Amino acid sequence: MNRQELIAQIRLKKSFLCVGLDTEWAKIPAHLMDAEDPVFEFNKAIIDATRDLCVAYKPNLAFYEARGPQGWVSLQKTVDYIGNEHFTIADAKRGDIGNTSRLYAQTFFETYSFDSVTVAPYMGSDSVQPFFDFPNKWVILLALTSNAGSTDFQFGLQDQSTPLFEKVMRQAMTWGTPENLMFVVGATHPEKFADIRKIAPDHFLLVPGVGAQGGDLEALCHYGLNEDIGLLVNASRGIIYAGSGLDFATKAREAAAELQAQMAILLS
Ligand SMILES: O=C(O)c1cc(=O)[nH]c(=O)n1[C@@H]1O[C@H](COP(=O)(O)O)[C@@H](O)[C@H]1O
Repeated sequence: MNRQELIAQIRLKKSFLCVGLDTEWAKIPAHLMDAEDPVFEFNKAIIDATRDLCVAYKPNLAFYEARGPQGWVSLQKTVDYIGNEHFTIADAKRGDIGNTSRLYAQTFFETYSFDSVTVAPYMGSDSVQPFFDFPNKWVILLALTSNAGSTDFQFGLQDQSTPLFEKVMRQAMTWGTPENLMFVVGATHPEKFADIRKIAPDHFLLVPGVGAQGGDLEALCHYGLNEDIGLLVNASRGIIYAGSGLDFATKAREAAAELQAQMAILLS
């Protein structure tokens, strides 16, 4: 999905919601456990319940890889089931020497047909470049993450005047464009969105951390929204585990609908 198509979907649905498919075996409702593939049955129900309310889905690879080959099968079925009308994010946080990154890119862009993959910038340009070599695909680069440890390195060490996340963003903007590069910025840093938008006024930002991690949608939108909306806000646990019983999909829909309704107001 390209930038114009993504923006069109957001305007059509009045939603910049990304549903995170962080499907944990231990949290799958008991009534699904007899299915041949409980992970896929769970994801399928969540996707059916939220399709019209969100524009993106983000399976986090950890939850699939942990289950070995069966996890990869569940992932493949999930991506196929999502289809082409939603933006898909492989949350894999990859990045390695060039020839290895090329195969990570091939894995997620060709073998699994994702639109985008999350990439760690730490190894520098030649570790990120191979992901840009795939036309019509996106790199989502970690910039300022949502976790408490983001203060360890990303704000810069004491002898550095420019925060590391800013250096990462400025450098990466020479590698990619707003058509193929997004940045991860955590919802837990709402005060940073004004600075972030000065650095990258046009790029889309993938914003995790709303819901379970306590980020506030309205606060981050205040500076985060741009003329093309420019935000994908992810919620995983807050949606997919809103309920745990027979009605888990209905509860997930209610949680997603609440966020979408707030987004519709913020877009109006
Ligand atoms: O790259 C990510 O998606 C990501 C970056 C970040 O800074 N913080 C963060 O929470 N994430 C991911 O976003 C999701 C957040 O999940 P919830 O806290 O359950 O909504 C998880 O899949 C995280 O791995």
